Amino acid sequence: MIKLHDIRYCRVGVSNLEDATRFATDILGLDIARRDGGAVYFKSDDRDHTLVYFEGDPRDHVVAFEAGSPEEIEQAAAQLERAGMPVRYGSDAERDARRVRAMIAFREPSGTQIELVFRPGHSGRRYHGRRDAGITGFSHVGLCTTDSRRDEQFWTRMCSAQVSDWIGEAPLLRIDEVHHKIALFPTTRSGIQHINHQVEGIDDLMRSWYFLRERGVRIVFGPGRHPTSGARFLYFEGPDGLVYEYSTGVRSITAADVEAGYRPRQFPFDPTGFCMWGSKPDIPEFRS
Ligand SMILES: CC(C)c1ccc(C(=O)O)c(O)c1O
Ligand SMILES: [Fe+2]
Repeated sequence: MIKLHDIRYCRVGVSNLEDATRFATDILGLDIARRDGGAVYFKSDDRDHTLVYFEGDPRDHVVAFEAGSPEEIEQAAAQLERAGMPVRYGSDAERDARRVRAMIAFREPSGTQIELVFRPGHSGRRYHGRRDAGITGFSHVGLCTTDSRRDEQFWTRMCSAQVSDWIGEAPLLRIDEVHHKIALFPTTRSGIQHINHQVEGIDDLMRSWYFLRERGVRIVFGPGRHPTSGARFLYFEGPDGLVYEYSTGVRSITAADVEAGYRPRQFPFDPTGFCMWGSKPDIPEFRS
């Protein structure tokens, strides 16, 4: 079993690094941690960085999870190899760039590159965005799946994720007490579908809704409230069509909740399963 601790960072190829960097700082509200080797590293909380843009193929996406020890990384590599999934150990240059002590890379069954890292860097500098979006931290990813049952099995049987809820066939998966850190998103490609940052409150969401609309940013869903996590949300489009989500108030599922009888719930794959306020997603895959 591969024990997944929190997500540490996403790496995302962009077709125009300067335009994408302006989006990340002036629109999304992230802080630049550094520029290094043709990439820009962004902070959104006390992690060294949580998002990296590199000039390259916009379909090239990586999600990195933290492992508990170098031994856990080696055991994970052996387990993946046994399952026929090729694994690559990170080079010195890759580990330096990511500010991690050990790392492996592999592809999950739908094809997105996953990195498992040990001792990722923490920052001694407080995050403050150039724009006050109210961000409290990076939280989860929507990950594309070409076969949600197969991928649910990968994340829950080979890795330590647990299903918190389903919307249609798509599971929302937790790796700690937060309702989900991975939302599987049924589609025909691999990669990240959306990147979620938590914001402090509903006022931040609504301020961003006006802010983004005034600047012509395409809102693709919300403002609304997910019946699954209970979070209020807003989704909008970023560079190369990648979707970004702000949300606030995501519920926790604790060991005590599970002991008290929490079971994953089945929600319909229609607008009522996605939003309890009546907002409808302008996202082709969610049209039922
Ligand atoms: C629309 C997607 C897949 C989705 C659904 C539910 C939640 C939630 O309960 O918070 C999300 O964060 C999502 O991104
Ligand atoms: Fe989400």
